[in-house]
Amino acid sequence: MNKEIQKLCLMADKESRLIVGLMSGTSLDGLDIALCRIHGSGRQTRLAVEEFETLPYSEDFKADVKSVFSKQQVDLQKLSLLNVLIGTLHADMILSMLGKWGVSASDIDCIASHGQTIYHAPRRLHQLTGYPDATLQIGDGDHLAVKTAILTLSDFRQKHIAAGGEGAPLALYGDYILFSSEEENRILLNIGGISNFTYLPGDGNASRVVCTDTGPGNTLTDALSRKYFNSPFDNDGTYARSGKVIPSLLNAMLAHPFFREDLPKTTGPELFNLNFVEESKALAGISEANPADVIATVSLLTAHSIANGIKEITGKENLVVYVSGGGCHNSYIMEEIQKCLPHSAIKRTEELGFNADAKEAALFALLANETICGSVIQTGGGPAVMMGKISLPL
Ligand SMILES: Nc1ncnc2c1ncn2[C@@H]1O[C@H](COP(=O)(O)OP(=O)(O)OP(=O)(O)O)[C@@H](O)[C@H]1O
Ligand SMILES: CC(=O)N[C@H]1[C@@H]2OC[C@@H](O2)[C@@H](O)[C@@H]1O[C@H](C)C(=O)O
Repeated sequence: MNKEIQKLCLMADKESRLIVGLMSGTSLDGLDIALCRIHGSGRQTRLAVEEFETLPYSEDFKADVKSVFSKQQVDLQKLSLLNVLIGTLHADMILSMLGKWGVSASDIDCIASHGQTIYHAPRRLHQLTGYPDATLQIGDGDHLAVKTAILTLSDFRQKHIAAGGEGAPLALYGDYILFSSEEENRILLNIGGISNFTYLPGDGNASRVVCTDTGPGNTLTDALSRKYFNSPFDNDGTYARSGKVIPSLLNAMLAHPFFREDLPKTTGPELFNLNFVEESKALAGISEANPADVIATVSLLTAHSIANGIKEITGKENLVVYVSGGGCHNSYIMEEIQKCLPHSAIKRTEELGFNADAKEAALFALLANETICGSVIQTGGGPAVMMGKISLPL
């Protein structure tokens, strides 16, 4: 028998597994690396993040990825090169973090790699008759496995689509397993480049669980901060706070058909980008606008679209909203969400004992653990599937 397959079988029987979860999100800020100790599987899973770090990408690397990211026309050679380059870069980043943490590669059971989303094309976006929902993540798992000598699971989203989903949000599975509660109705909200939430009803009825994207997180404020202030993001919402919301622009943005489509739904920077802002300005009859005012307005779009999505699913229920992702460091957006949801408590996932920045990387470690253990989670929120392709180191 292939020794690596044997190892995989033994891994499934272990009391606990040490898994490196990786997430490189739509913000392209860097690679999130979470070293997770996972006991059990399914509803019995216990996950502890033992180490976590975001390793920033170089400006050259970001520019390279941006040349093919969320664009309909790209240089195919560049795309092919990046598929390998991202795999080997992520492998190097893991090896350097393991060195820093004093953990040997041989102690790691497996790597769970999301890769880099290059294009997300649900039918609602491409609207091409006869074509399916589609999504593309690159940074092939074979390069991670060979370079690190660690068995690797990767490319989680294709199975979700094969089973009838849109390839996202996969947060559903981790949120349901780790954070379901019989004491309160919970929303697990992640504000990354794009925002998404999972609704976990306190009555424990899995068929009522919902997981959906809501629209932009920080992707528009990041793009505007870069364009007008040469800054990678709006630190703590400082630019937004210095501006004045433009109501006609906010209404024009909220009038986009995406916000009227039924939940659950998914989206990406393919829709929410600077063109979207310019088109919305034109619709509102605005030719010139103060950059800080535009940032204040798109920050409110983030808050309103999140709150509208939550209200659509939960009606008048009492809720506790636990926020993760980089957007929880933007107090302007956090305060605006609270204003829209005055009867809900808005907290960070730290109050559940979970590092808000590490949640998505840990999610992929959990998904790999589920696949290895053969556990299939049934909820009303998405297909019941085991995800991830297996790359052997040899
Ligand atoms: N101090 C801060 N103040 C305001 N915003 C911040 C701060 N720190 C991080 N952010 C925001 O968080 C973003 C990164 O968030 P995160 O890493 O969760 O996104 P991502 O995982 O790339 O996106 P997605 O989840 O959509 O794939 C940054 O681009 C920035 O907009
Ligand atoms: C296609 C893709 O990469 N989608 C991301 C993106 O970033 C946030 C939101 O849009 C979410 O749906 C998803 O990531 C998280 C990890 C998810 O699948 O839950």
